[in-house]
Amino acid sequence: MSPSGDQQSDVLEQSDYQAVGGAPAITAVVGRFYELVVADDRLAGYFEGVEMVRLKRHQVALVSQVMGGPVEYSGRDLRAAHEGMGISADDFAVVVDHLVTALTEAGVPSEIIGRVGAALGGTEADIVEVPSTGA
Ligand code: HEM
Repeated sequence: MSPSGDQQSDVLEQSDYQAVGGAPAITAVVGRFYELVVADDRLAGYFEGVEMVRLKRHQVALVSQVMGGPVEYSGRDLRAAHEGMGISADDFAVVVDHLVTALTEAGVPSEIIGRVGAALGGTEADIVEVPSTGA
């Protein structure tokens, strides 16, 4: 097979993880994501006293895994990790919004953002304890 043929199939078959630039890119996105989260008055209180280095490491692993990277999330079960925090559906939507912003700022294609959003958005039932007020 010609080298150019191989290259083309690599492009066609690469994971979302590879497409966005792998570990360095995802680490940067997650760093920006938590910058947005802790700067948000609606959310900052939840993260007081949380060891952010460990949290970022786990979030990088989770995002990498859902993007098809060679990484396995080994943090706590998401329901256990968020239990008792009283996270509302509105808080959850705001957090997902910040992740979408961080991905968008990094130039990640909207199709990939859609897949990441769907995968992580699917964790809502495990994380949210207080239904939306509709406000
Ligand atoms: C897309 C939705 C979310 C995902 C994928 C997610 C994911 C995670 C992950 C992977 C961890 C680390 C668990 C561990 O250390 O073992 C974590 C911890 C945490 N999450 Fe979330 N989370 C989400 C939404 C939220 C929301 C909406 C809030 C609050 C408004 C929140 C607050 C926290 C806090 C405070 C911790 C640290 C817990 C601790 O270390 O004691 N998360 N989350």
